Amino acid sequence: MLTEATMWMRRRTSTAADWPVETLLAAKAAQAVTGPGQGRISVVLPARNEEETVGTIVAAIRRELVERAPLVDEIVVIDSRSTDRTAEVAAAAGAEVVAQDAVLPELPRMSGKGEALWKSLAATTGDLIVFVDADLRNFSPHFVTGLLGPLLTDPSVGYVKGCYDRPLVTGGTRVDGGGGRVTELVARPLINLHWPALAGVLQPLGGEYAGRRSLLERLPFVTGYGVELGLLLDVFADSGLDALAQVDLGDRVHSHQSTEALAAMSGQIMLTAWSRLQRHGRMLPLEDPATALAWFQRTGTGHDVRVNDVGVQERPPMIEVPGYAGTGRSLLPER
Ligand SMILES: O=c1ccn([C@@H]2O[C@H](COP(=O)(O)OP(=O)(O)O[C@H]3O[C@H](CO)[C@@H](O)[C@H](O)[C@H]3O)[C@@H](O)[C@H]2O)c(=O)[nH]1
Ligand SMILES: O=C(O)[C@H](O)COP(=O)(O)O
Repeated sequence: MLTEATMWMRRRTSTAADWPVETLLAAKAAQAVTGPGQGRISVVLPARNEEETVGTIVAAIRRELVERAPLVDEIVVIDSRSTDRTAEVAAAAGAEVVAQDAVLPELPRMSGKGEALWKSLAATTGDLIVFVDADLRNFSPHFVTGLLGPLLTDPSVGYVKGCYDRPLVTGGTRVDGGGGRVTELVARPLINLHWPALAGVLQPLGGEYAGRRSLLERLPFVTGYGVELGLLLDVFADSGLDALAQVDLGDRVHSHQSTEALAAMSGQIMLTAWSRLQRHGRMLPLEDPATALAWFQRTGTGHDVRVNDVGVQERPPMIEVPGYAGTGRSLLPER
């Protein structure tokens, strides 16, 4: 049976090979340039302690998509309170590096990947923004060109998610299909349960996606790891299924987090889903959800308990921030 989700998948899924850079350059040149960013394209890498990988990714984008083909207008690394050499390595490879806390410093401090991405709206100038995780181990420029394809060629598309095969790579051993554990065990079952129309989005949590500033600036951002699920559900509620497209980017290899860290991520994902069910009028809660995640560890005499707060915080739509004038330049104090 053809469901809404499978019909969307057939209509709105392409592969990176469908979008050669020459096609994108021509589409970029042919755009009616009306946005405040004058058709510019920004690539953003949120990075917390990614000195091992960030330089290779930035250098490849710079070489292939700035110097060889003038597709990307700026590469911005948001340094998310790294304690290693992420900022130096990224700058040496040719990125503009912006410290997360240097953007809108007058606001109360918040943490997490979503905070880095929200701040990036205030630190970039493009009308199209491509997000790429800085921990990818097999990055290639087709990640960026693939995500830009539908946005540059179809004005009805506002948001593009990457999809890929995700191996689990540990200690030199590769298990095909073993990666994306939170995606497969938490996020996709939740989406199938409550938002079946989105069941064809194969990597709802994937960190490689792109959107129009005119859409992103109207959406709230969850500050932690719920940011991808929050954006997906909010784009769907705001603009409908057909504003979404996905592009097959092949294979994605990244650094894996511990089971304990993924449990905290899962808690944030579930709380984000809960918040959208409530906000979008899909549920009437009788009480607030609990945000404490308990961990037990064996000791000599019994068990120790540790508690993580996995509650999610949010930033408002960037367009509501005083001083924001449609691009980030007006807000960034110094670069
Ligand atoms: O406080 C933070 C935490 C992470 N990051 C960066 O965000 C990216 C992804 O973070 P990571 O910790 O590697 O997440 P994953 O374990 O890979 O989690 C997956 O699932 C998350 C939940 O949806 C998504 O946010 C990720 O993009 C996706 O890869 C990396 O470049 C990090 O350096 C920050 O900038 N600030
Ligand atoms: O996206 C996910 O599901 C999490 O980041 C976990 O990914 P992993 O199983 O590949 O570490």
